[in-house]
Amino acid sequence: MNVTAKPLVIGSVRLAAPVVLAPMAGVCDAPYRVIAHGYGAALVCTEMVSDKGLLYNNVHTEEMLHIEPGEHPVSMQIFGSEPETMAKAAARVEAAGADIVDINMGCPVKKVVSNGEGSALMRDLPRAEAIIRAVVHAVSIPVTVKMRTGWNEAEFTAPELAKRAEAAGAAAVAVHGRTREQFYSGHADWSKIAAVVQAVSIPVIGNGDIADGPSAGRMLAETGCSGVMIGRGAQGNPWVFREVTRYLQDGTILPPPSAAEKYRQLLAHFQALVAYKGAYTGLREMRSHASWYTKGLPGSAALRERLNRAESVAAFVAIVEAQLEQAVDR
Ligand SMILES: Cc1cc2nc3c(=O)[nH]c(=O)nc-3n(C[C@H](O)[C@H](O)[C@H](O)COP(=O)(O)O)c2cc1C
Repeated sequence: MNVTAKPLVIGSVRLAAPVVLAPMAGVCDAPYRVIAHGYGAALVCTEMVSDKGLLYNNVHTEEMLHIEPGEHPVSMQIFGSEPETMAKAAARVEAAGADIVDINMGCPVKKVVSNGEGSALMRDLPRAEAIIRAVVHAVSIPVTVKMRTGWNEAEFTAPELAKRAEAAGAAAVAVHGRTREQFYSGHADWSKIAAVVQAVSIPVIGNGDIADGPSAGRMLAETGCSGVMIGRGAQGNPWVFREVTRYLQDGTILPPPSAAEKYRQLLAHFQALVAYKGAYTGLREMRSHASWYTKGLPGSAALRERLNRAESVAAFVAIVEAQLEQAVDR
Protein backbone atom coordinates (compact mmCIF):
# COMPACT_ATOMS: atom_id res chain seq x y z
CA MET A 1 0.00 0.00 0.00
CA ASN A 2 1.26 3.44 -0.89
CA VAL A 3 1.37 5.41 2.34
CA THR A 4 3.29 8.43 1.09
CA ALA A 5 1.61 11.42 2.66
CA LYS A 6 1.53 14.86 1.05
CA PRO A 7 1.79 18.00 3.16
CA LEU A 8 -1.53 19.28 4.48
CA VAL A 9 -2.19 22.97 3.96
CA ILE A 10 -5.23 24.57 5.60
CA GLY A 11 -5.51 28.06 4.17
CA SER A 12 -2.45 29.95 5.44
CA VAL A 13 -1.50 27.16 7.87
CA ARG A 14 0.96 24.57 6.57
CA LEU A 15 1.21 21.47 8.74
CA ALA A 16 4.45 19.56 9.28
CA ALA A 17 2.54 16.28 8.78
CA PRO A 18 -1.07 15.41 7.87
CA VAL A 19 -1.76 14.23 11.42
CA VAL A 20 -4.26 16.00 13.69
CA LEU A 21 -5.42 15.61 17.30
CA ALA A 22 -9.25 15.55 17.27
CA PRO A 23 -11.20 17.98 19.45
CA MET A 24 -12.36 16.15 22.57
CA ALA A 25 -14.29 17.75 25.41
CA GLY A 26 -12.76 16.78 28.75
CA VAL A 27 -9.55 15.58 27.10
CA CYS A 28 -7.98 18.22 24.85
CA ASP A 29 -7.17 20.91 27.40
CA ALA A 30 -3.98 22.96 27.03
CA PRO A 31 -1.74 20.51 28.97
CA TYR A 32 -2.76 17.57 26.80
CA ARG A 33 -2.51 19.58 23.61
CA VAL A 34 1.10 20.50 24.48
CA ILE A 35 1.85 16.81 25.10
CA ALA A 36 0.24 15.69 21.83
CA HIS A 37 2.12 18.41 19.96
CA GLY A 38 5.36 17.17 21.52
CA TYR A 39 4.74 13.67 20.19
CA GLY A 40 4.12 14.91 16.66
CA ALA A 41 0.48 15.98 16.33
CA ALA A 42 0.95 18.57 13.58
CA LEU A 43 -2.30 20.32 14.51
CA VAL A 44 -4.07 20.14 17.85
CA CYS A 45 -7.74 20.98 18.42
CA THR A 46 -9.31 22.33 21.57
CA GLU A 47 -12.37 21.10 23.41
CA MET A 48 -15.55 22.58 21.99
CA VAL A 49 -16.35 26.04 23.33
CA SER A 50 -19.87 27.52 23.40
CA ASP A 51 -20.31 30.76 21.47
CA LYS A 52 -22.73 32.10 24.05
CA GLY A 53 -20.48 31.02 26.93
CA LEU A 54 -17.75 33.14 25.35
CA LEU A 55 -19.93 36.14 24.70
CA TYR A 56 -21.61 36.18 28.10
CA ASN A 57 -18.26 35.92 29.89
CA ASN A 58 -18.73 32.55 31.47
CA VAL A 59 -15.52 32.16 33.54
CA HIS A 60 -15.01 28.49 32.70
CA THR A 61 -15.44 29.20 28.99
CA GLU A 62 -13.01 32.13 29.23
CA GLU A 63 -10.38 29.76 30.65
CA MET A 64 -10.86 27.52 27.65
CA LEU A 65 -9.53 30.30 25.42
CA HIS A 66 -6.06 30.00 26.92
CA ILE A 67 -3.40 28.82 24.50
CA GLU A 68 0.07 27.72 25.60
CA PRO A 69 3.10 28.87 23.58
CA GLY A 70 4.13 25.23 22.99
CA GLU A 71 1.03 24.02 21.22
CA HIS A 72 0.85 25.95 17.94
CA PRO A 73 -0.61 25.47 15.43
CA VAL A 74 -3.85 25.11 17.31
CA SER A 75 -7.43 24.98 16.07
CA MET A 76 -10.06 26.26 18.48
CA GLN A 77 -13.53 24.81 18.09
CA ILE A 78 -16.73 26.76 18.70
CA PHE A 79 -20.34 25.60 18.66
CA GLY A 80 -23.61 27.47 18.36
CA SER A 81 -26.60 27.90 16.09
CA GLU A 82 -26.69 31.58 15.19
CA PRO A 83 -24.50 33.25 12.57
CA GLU A 84 -24.13 36.53 14.53
CA THR A 85 -23.05 35.02 17.85
CA MET A 86 -20.82 32.50 16.11
CA ALA A 87 -19.14 35.32 14.19
CA LYS A 88 -18.50 37.26 17.41
CA ALA A 89 -17.19 34.16 19.17
CA ALA A 90 -14.88 33.45 16.24
CA ALA A 91 -13.41 36.94 16.53
CA ARG A 92 -12.70 36.23 20.22
CA VAL A 93 -11.00 32.99 19.25
CA GLU A 94 -8.79 34.80 16.75
CA ALA A 95 -7.92 37.44 19.36
CA ALA A 96 -6.99 34.64 21.79
CA GLY A 97 -4.26 33.57 19.35
CA ALA A 98 -5.76 30.52 17.66
CA ASP A 99 -4.31 29.64 14.26
CA ILE A 100 -7.57 28.16 12.93
CA VAL A 101 -11.20 28.44 14.04
CA ASP A 102 -13.23 25.25 13.68
CA ILE A 103 -17.02 25.05 13.69
CA ASN A 104 -18.63 22.06 15.39
CA MET A 105 -21.33 20.50 13.22
CA GLY A 106 -20.93 16.97 14.54
CA CYS A 107 -21.65 16.89 18.26
CA PRO A 108 -24.44 14.30 18.80
CA VAL A 109 -25.31 15.12 22.44
CA LYS A 110 -29.01 15.74 23.02
CA LYS A 111 -28.52 18.96 25.00
CA VAL A 112 -26.54 20.39 22.07
CA VAL A 113 -28.69 19.21 19.15
CA SER A 114 -31.91 20.25 20.89
CA ASN A 115 -30.57 23.84 20.67
CA GLY A 116 -30.03 23.42 16.93
CA GLU A 117 -26.24 23.17 17.47
CA GLY A 118 -23.65 20.50 16.62
CA SER A 119 -24.92 17.77 14.31
CA ALA A 120 -28.42 19.33 14.19
CA LEU A 121 -26.87 21.69 11.63
CA MET A 122 -26.44 18.75 9.26
CA ARG A 123 -30.26 18.86 8.91
CA ASP A 124 -30.39 22.61 8.30
CA LEU A 125 -27.87 23.24 5.57
CA PRO A 126 -28.89 26.85 4.76
CA ARG A 127 -28.32 27.78 8.43
CA ALA A 128 -25.06 25.84 8.52
CA GLU A 129 -23.86 27.71 5.44
CA ALA A 130 -24.91 31.07 6.91
CA ILE A 131 -22.92 30.32 10.07
CA ILE A 132 -19.81 29.38 8.09
CA ARG A 133 -20.12 32.49 5.90
CA ALA A 134 -20.52 34.77 8.93
CA VAL A 135 -17.53 33.22 10.69
CA VAL A 136 -15.35 33.46 7.57
CA HIS A 137 -16.19 37.16 7.31
CA ALA A 138 -15.44 37.77 10.97
CA VAL A 139 -11.85 36.46 11.04
CA SER A 140 -8.64 36.51 9.05
CA ILE A 141 -7.49 33.03 10.15
CA PRO A 142 -8.61 29.90 8.25
CA VAL A 143 -12.05 28.49 9.11
CA THR A 144 -12.75 24.76 9.12
CA VAL A 145 -15.86 22.67 9.75
CA LYS A 146 -16.06 19.35 11.58
CA MET A 147 -19.02 17.19 10.68
CA ARG A 148 -20.40 13.68 10.78
CA THR A 149 -21.71 11.87 7.68
CA GLY A 150 -25.27 13.02 8.40
CA TRP A 151 -28.09 12.71 10.88
CA ASN A 152 -28.77 9.05 10.08
CA GLU A 153 -28.23 6.52 7.28
CA ALA A 154 -31.08 7.99 5.25
CA GLU A 155 -29.71 11.54 5.45
CA PHE A 156 -26.18 11.50 4.03
CA THR A 157 -25.77 15.28 3.96
CA ALA A 158 -21.99 15.53 4.45
CA PRO A 159 -21.12 16.01 0.74
CA GLU A 160 -23.67 18.82 0.40
CA LEU A 161 -22.56 20.45 3.65
CA ALA A 162 -18.92 20.21 2.56
CA LYS A 163 -19.79 21.87 -0.78
CA ARG A 164 -21.60 24.66 1.02
CA ALA A 165 -18.66 25.04 3.42
CA GLU A 166 -16.30 25.38 0.47
CA ALA A 167 -18.59 27.93 -1.20
CA ALA A 168 -18.79 29.90 2.05
CA GLY A 169 -15.01 30.12 2.27
CA ALA A 170 -14.01 27.26 4.59
CA ALA A 171 -10.38 26.19 4.18
CA ALA A 172 -10.93 22.50 5.02
CA VAL A 173 -13.46 20.09 6.50
CA ALA A 174 -13.02 17.17 8.87
CA VAL A 175 -15.45 14.27 8.53
CA HIS A 176 -16.13 11.68 11.24
CA GLY A 177 -17.50 8.67 9.37
CA ARG A 178 -20.49 8.08 11.65
CA THR A 179 -24.04 9.44 11.66
CA ARG A 180 -25.46 11.44 14.54
CA GLU A 181 -27.75 8.53 15.42
CA GLN A 182 -24.76 6.19 15.73
CA PHE A 183 -23.07 8.33 18.38
CA TYR A 184 -19.91 6.21 18.82
CA SER A 185 -21.34 2.75 18.04
CA GLY A 186 -20.50 0.53 15.10
CA HIS A 187 -17.75 1.45 12.69
CA ALA A 188 -16.91 4.69 10.95
CA ASP A 189 -17.90 4.36 7.28
CA TRP A 190 -14.84 5.51 5.41
CA SER A 191 -16.56 5.15 2.01
CA LYS A 192 -18.70 8.14 2.98
CA ILE A 193 -15.54 10.15 3.70
CA ALA A 194 -14.34 9.18 0.19
CA ALA A 195 -17.60 10.59 -1.22
CA VAL A 196 -16.97 13.91 0.52
CA VAL A 197 -13.43 13.98 -0.91
CA GLN A 198 -14.99 13.62 -4.39
CA ALA A 199 -17.44 16.45 -3.72
CA VAL A 200 -14.99 19.27 -2.89
CA SER A 201 -11.59 20.71 -3.79
CA ILE A 202 -10.62 21.87 -0.27
CA PRO A 203 -8.74 19.39 1.95
CA VAL A 204 -10.83 16.76 3.71
CA ILE A 205 -9.49 15.37 6.98
CA GLY A 206 -10.62 11.79 7.62
CA ASN A 207 -11.69 10.83 11.13
CA GLY A 208 -13.02 7.75 12.88
CA ASP A 209 -11.41 4.57 14.23
CA ILE A 210 -7.77 5.40 13.44
CA ALA A 211 -5.64 3.61 16.03
CA ASP A 212 -2.12 3.34 14.60
CA GLY A 213 0.10 3.88 11.56
CA PRO A 214 -1.43 1.19 9.34
CA SER A 215 -5.02 2.33 9.97
CA ALA A 216 -3.97 5.94 9.27
CA GLY A 217 -2.35 4.78 6.02
CA ARG A 218 -5.55 2.92 5.06
CA MET A 219 -7.69 5.99 5.79
CA LEU A 220 -5.56 8.07 3.40
CA ALA A 221 -5.40 5.37 0.72
CA GLU A 222 -9.06 4.28 0.84
CA THR A 223 -10.66 7.72 0.99
CA GLY A 224 -8.16 9.96 -0.82
CA CYS A 225 -8.41 12.37 2.12
CA SER A 226 -5.63 14.87 2.81
CA GLY A 227 -5.03 14.19 6.49
CA VAL A 228 -6.00 12.02 9.43
CA MET A 229 -7.60 13.11 12.70
CA ILE A 230 -7.23 10.92 15.79
CA GLY A 231 -9.46 11.07 18.86
CA ARG A 232 -9.96 8.08 21.13
CA GLY A 233 -6.78 6.47 19.83
CA ALA A 234 -4.90 9.34 21.48
CA GLN A 235 -6.49 9.05 24.93
CA GLY A 236 -3.64 8.14 27.28
CA ASN A 237 -1.65 7.47 24.12
CA PRO A 238 0.15 10.53 22.76
CA TRP A 239 2.67 8.09 21.23
CA VAL A 240 0.10 7.42 18.49
CA PHE A 241 1.16 10.69 16.81
CA ARG A 242 4.81 9.64 16.66
CA GLU A 243 3.80 6.20 15.37
CA VAL A 244 1.44 7.52 12.69
CA THR A 245 3.79 10.27 11.51
CA ARG A 246 6.66 7.84 11.14
CA TYR A 247 4.52 5.22 9.40
CA LEU A 248 3.29 7.78 6.90
CA GLN A 249 6.89 8.88 6.24
CA ASP A 250 8.47 5.52 5.46
CA GLY A 251 6.20 2.65 6.52
CA THR A 252 8.14 1.96 9.73
CA ILE A 253 6.05 0.54 12.57
CA LEU A 254 7.60 1.88 15.79
CA PRO A 255 7.48 -0.32 18.90
CA PRO A 256 4.82 0.64 21.46
CA PRO A 257 5.94 2.54 24.60
CA SER A 258 7.18 0.45 27.53
CA ALA A 259 5.33 0.38 30.85
CA ALA A 260 8.04 2.62 32.34
CA GLU A 261 7.59 5.16 29.54
CA LYS A 262 3.85 5.18 30.17
CA TYR A 263 4.30 5.82 33.90
CA ARG A 264 6.81 8.59 33.24
CA GLN A 265 4.46 10.26 30.79
CA LEU A 266 1.53 9.86 33.19
CA LEU A 267 3.57 11.64 35.87
CA ALA A 268 4.60 14.44 33.54
CA HIS A 269 0.99 14.87 32.40
CA PHE A 270 -0.21 14.99 36.01
CA GLN A 271 2.37 17.58 36.97
CA ALA A 272 1.43 19.75 33.99
CA LEU A 273 -2.27 19.43 34.82
CA VAL A 274 -1.74 20.39 38.47
CA ALA A 275 0.43 23.35 37.48
CA TYR A 276 -2.28 24.47 35.08
CA LYS A 277 -5.50 23.77 37.01
CA GLY A 278 -4.40 23.38 40.63
CA ALA A 279 -4.26 20.29 42.87
CA TYR A 280 -7.99 19.78 43.41
CA THR A 281 -9.04 19.80 39.77
CA GLY A 282 -5.78 18.24 38.58
CA LEU A 283 -6.25 15.21 40.84
CA ARG A 284 -9.82 14.67 39.69
CA GLU A 285 -9.27 15.25 36.01
CA MET A 286 -6.19 13.02 35.99
CA ARG A 287 -8.27 10.00 36.94
CA SER A 288 -9.63 9.37 33.47
CA HIS A 289 -6.27 10.10 31.84
CA ALA A 290 -4.58 7.69 34.29
CA SER A 291 -7.03 4.92 33.46
CA TRP A 292 -6.28 5.38 29.75
CA TYR A 293 -2.49 5.47 30.25
CA THR A 294 -2.51 2.29 32.34
CA LYS A 295 -5.04 0.29 30.31
CA GLY A 296 -3.67 -3.20 29.74
CA LEU A 297 -0.72 -2.85 32.13
CA PRO A 298 -0.33 -5.54 34.85
CA GLY A 299 -2.37 -4.69 37.97
CA SER A 300 -3.99 -1.68 36.30
CA ALA A 301 -7.43 -2.12 37.89
CA ALA A 302 -6.02 -2.05 41.45
CA LEU A 303 -3.71 0.82 40.53
CA ARG A 304 -6.61 2.88 39.18
CA GLU A 305 -8.53 2.36 42.37
CA ARG A 306 -5.62 3.61 44.48
CA LEU A 307 -5.10 6.61 42.22
CA ASN A 308 -8.78 7.48 42.42
CA ARG A 309 -8.52 7.57 46.20
CA ALA A 310 -5.34 9.67 46.29
CA GLU A 311 -6.23 12.92 48.03
CA SER A 312 -3.00 14.83 47.53
CA VAL A 313 -0.54 15.46 44.75
CA ALA A 314 2.23 13.82 46.80
CA ALA A 315 0.15 10.67 47.38
CA PHE A 316 -0.69 10.38 43.68
CA VAL A 317 2.95 10.87 42.67
CA ALA A 318 4.17 8.31 45.24
CA ILE A 319 1.79 5.66 43.89
CA VAL A 320 2.91 6.18 40.30
CA GLU A 321 6.59 6.34 41.27
CA ALA A 322 6.32 2.98 43.04
CA GLN A 323 4.82 1.48 39.87
CA LEU A 324 7.56 3.07 37.81
CA GLU A 325 10.28 1.54 39.99
CA GLN A 326 8.76 -1.91 39.60
CA ALA A 327 8.38 -1.42 35.84
CA VAL A 328 12.04 -0.40 35.49
CA ASP A 329 13.20 -3.42 37.56
CA ARG A 330 11.14 -5.86 35.56
C1 LIG B 1 -14.53 12.12 25.07
C2 LIG B 1 -14.81 12.68 23.70
C3 LIG B 1 -15.07 14.04 23.57
C4 LIG B 1 -15.32 14.59 22.31
N1 LIG B 1 -15.53 15.93 22.19
C5 LIG B 1 -15.65 16.48 20.94
C6 LIG B 1 -15.72 17.90 20.77
O1 LIG B 1 -15.66 18.68 21.74
N2 LIG B 1 -15.86 18.37 19.50
C7 LIG B 1 -15.92 17.54 18.40
O2 LIG B 1 -16.03 18.02 17.27
N3 LIG B 1 -15.83 16.20 18.54
C8 LIG B 1 -15.69 15.66 19.77
N4 LIG B 1 -15.55 14.31 19.90
C9 LIG B 1 -15.51 13.47 18.69
C10 LIG B 1 -14.06 13.25 18.21
O3 LIG B 1 -13.46 14.47 17.83
C11 LIG B 1 -14.01 12.27 17.01
O4 LIG B 1 -14.75 12.80 15.95
C12 LIG B 1 -14.59 10.89 17.35
O5 LIG B 1 -14.15 10.45 18.62
C13 LIG B 1 -14.21 9.86 16.27
O6 LIG B 1 -12.81 9.76 16.14
P1 LIG B 1 -11.96 8.58 16.85
O7 LIG B 1 -12.51 7.26 16.34
O8 LIG B 1 -10.54 8.82 16.40
O9 LIG B 1 -12.17 8.71 18.31
C14 LIG B 1 -15.33 13.74 21.16
C15 LIG B 1 -15.08 12.38 21.32
C16 LIG B 1 -14.81 11.85 22.56
C17 LIG B 1 -14.52 10.37 22.68
